[in-house]
Amino acid sequence: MGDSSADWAGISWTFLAEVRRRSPLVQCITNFVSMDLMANTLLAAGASPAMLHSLQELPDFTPNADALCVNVGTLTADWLPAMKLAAELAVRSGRPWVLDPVAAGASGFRLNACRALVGLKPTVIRGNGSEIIALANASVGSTKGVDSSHDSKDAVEAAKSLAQASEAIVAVSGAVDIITDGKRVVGASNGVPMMQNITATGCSVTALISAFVAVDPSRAFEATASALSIFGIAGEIGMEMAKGPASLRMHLIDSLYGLDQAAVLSFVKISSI
Ligand SMILES: Nc1ncnc2c1ncn2[C@@H]1O[C@H](COP(=O)(O)OP(=O)(O)O)[C@@H](O)[C@H]1O
Ligand SMILES: Cc1ncsc1CCOP(=O)(O)O
Ligand SMILES: [Mg+2]
Repeated sequence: MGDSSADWAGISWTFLAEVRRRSPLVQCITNFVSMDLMANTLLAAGASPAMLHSLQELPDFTPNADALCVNVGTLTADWLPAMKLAAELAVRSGRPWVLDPVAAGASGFRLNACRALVGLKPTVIRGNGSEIIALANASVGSTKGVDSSHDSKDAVEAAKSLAQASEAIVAVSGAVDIITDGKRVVGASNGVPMMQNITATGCSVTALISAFVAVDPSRAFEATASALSIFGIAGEIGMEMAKGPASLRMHLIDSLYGLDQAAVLSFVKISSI
């Protein structure tokens, strides 16, 4: 169970304020679809994104990044060695790293790659319901490509068992975002359904989790729940001005950039499950 007495609103604001104050450097090895929105999400939150994935420069660069985000969205065999080396370098340097197992159940190749990455000790794994179920059960199928065919609440047990097996914090996004360390489970219910109609919102919230974990790796559970809630709040405020997915994309980024303490303290919706 989660800690029902936690001051989640205060915790979430502290993480956002720390990201703005320290501007952590977040290395992203990500898919071609998400690079732009992910970098702009990190900048709007006050972090410093770098989309570097060349195997040759990882030994110089990765140990100096404050966090690493690895996303397998447009995976091919030639990208995998860089993802693995970057994860190893992050762990060796005591830096947190976060895995987004996009479409983990879409093929055996992708599932095996994701399982190998899980073995390299990610600090956090964030996926949608179908991705977390596929990873936890090591099963191909029951997915709709990069989109989920499961409600996040269908994946609570899968998330707990994946967290226990991997020793990572596991987050399942959806109408209610589920966050677990294998024992505690909390739900973050911010956000609007139209966020699903913008490609790379999932990838971008995973990058935001990386920035939040960067400023306090010892509180990865709290950082993950806070990042999901804050991104959802930016979506809620953005939706008040949006006419559809394209303008929501713009207003979400503007709202994340402009979020103030009063809005965070009144909008955060995180509670025990
Ligand atoms: N039905 C919903 N209501 C509110 N927010 C949602 C809903 N579905 C997804 N979100 C939010 O959209 C973002 C992307 O989540 P999701 O679509 O599950 O990821 P992915 O794009 O990886 O499948 C997350 O911040 C999540 O909280
Ligand atoms: C459409 C698409 N195809 C391969 S990666 C990708 C982006 C997926 O982004 P998200 O998981 O955030 O929806
Ligand atoms: Mg995704």
